[in-house]
Amino acid sequence: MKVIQADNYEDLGKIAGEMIFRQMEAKDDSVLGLATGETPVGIYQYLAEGYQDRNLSFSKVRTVNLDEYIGMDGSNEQSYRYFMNKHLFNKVDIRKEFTEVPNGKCEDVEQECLRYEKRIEEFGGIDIQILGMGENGHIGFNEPGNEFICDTHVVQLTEDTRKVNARFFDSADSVPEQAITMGIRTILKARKIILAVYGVKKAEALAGVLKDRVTPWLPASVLQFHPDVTVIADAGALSKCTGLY
Ligand SMILES: N[C@@H]1[C@@H](O)[C@H](O)[C@@H](COP(=O)(O)O)O[C@@H]1O
Repeated sequence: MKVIQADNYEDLGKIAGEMIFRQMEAKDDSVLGLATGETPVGIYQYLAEGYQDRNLSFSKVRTVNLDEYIGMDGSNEQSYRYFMNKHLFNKVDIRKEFTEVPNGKCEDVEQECLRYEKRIEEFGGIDIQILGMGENGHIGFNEPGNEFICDTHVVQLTEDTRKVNARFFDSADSVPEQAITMGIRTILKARKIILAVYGVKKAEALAGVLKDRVTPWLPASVLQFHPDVTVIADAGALSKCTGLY
């Protein structure tokens, strides 16, 4: 894995944003894999503010998001669809029908998972996937456990994740208990991956990802098996990784 140290949050957004711009320059109908959470907001801001100056357009770009809470549709402010509209899709010239987020309000979640996998295939696979990482090492909503689940699936969120994500809700109890997430194989099929990690709270998990053996108990460690991963992280997140990169 290639590791780049960002000077600060803004710099992280810029480094990752530049990688996305390079991808769009190489292929105007790129398929971008997108993530939610606080870490990628700076990346989306960089993209939205800079794409026109670069003479780039999102009009042919297709996007697929990693995950969505079950029970939420796009009008719900805590949904990931709402998040994506607010932070990126409403600010660029993308065609909404080219943006995919799992439908958390679907009638049949199993069918939705199958539909999602098929849709990614129809798009021709993901060219570049942005990933954040939970404090427990989750990617998308692939939580620590005793196995890696391959394809898009329904997941029971851990209490830890619900507590951490409670900051976006009125209380921990209002955080949904389940989500739909791309699976580990879905993520690993992306041709390039950016793992964006910010803050000292993620230091322990990031050190594990860079130096320990691959284990489903630290889901992001599986990225060691991917041939083209760039980790972009600040000094806090890298504080336990001295000598590892
Ligand atoms: N499902 C998302 C993840 O995809 C994201 O990586 C994680 C970290 O978010 P943050 O960047 O806010 O720490 O949050 C959520 O749980």
